[in-house]
Amino acid sequence: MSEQAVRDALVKWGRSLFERGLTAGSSGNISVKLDDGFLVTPTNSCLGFLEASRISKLAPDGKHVSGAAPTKELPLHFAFYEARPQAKAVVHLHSTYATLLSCLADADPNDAIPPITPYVVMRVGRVPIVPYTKPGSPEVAPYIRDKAPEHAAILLGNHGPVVAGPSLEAAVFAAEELEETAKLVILARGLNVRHLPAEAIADLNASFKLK
Ligand SMILES: O=C(CO)COP(=O)(O)O
Ligand SMILES: [Zn+2]
Repeated sequence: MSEQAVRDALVKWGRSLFERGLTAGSSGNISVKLDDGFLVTPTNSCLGFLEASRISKLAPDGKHVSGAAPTKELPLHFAFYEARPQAKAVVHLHSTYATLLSCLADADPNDAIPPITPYVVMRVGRVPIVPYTKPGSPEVAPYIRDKAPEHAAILLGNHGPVVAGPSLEAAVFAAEELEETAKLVILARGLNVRHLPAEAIADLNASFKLK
């Protein structure tokens, strides 16, 4: 994929996520790893109105090369790329239900999303919650480096979801699946929900290996 095609894909997916209400205002940020560095959404930009030519380009060491000033969440994104070499894109949103789940005092910090449907097992896997840190703070990095080798999706405590994928499209799909499953989990609170049996989860994991 050419750099221009990646820029156009960032505009397309940013608009799509924003128009479907998956992150509001200037919240959320997206990065994509290139052969010669990274493309990242500018800080304080609305994902619905990105401009391809203003997207920030960074060198492989994270130095700003061109475009508008990058997202303040670079420590979050770089911690994922460091700990998860197969990651080619990282999507951070403030999507409503996943964010609500990140705020619940009784959510399981090791397993916030129970395996209730096959797609959450296939696309998202087990989701931990890391402790709250200030948006943009480098203090998030050790928490992410600790979890990212085993987890493609993480909830930032009292903040929202962050998901890595082997492509921009895969990371967006996983973020959407995480949001939809968080919605089911919240709506099902108090109901007697059946979880997938362990054998079904093992079969899904063997058939659709998460990257
Ligand atoms: O979601 C955000 C912070 O967590 C948005 O920050 P940026 O505007 O710097 O990308
Ligand atoms: Zn955020």
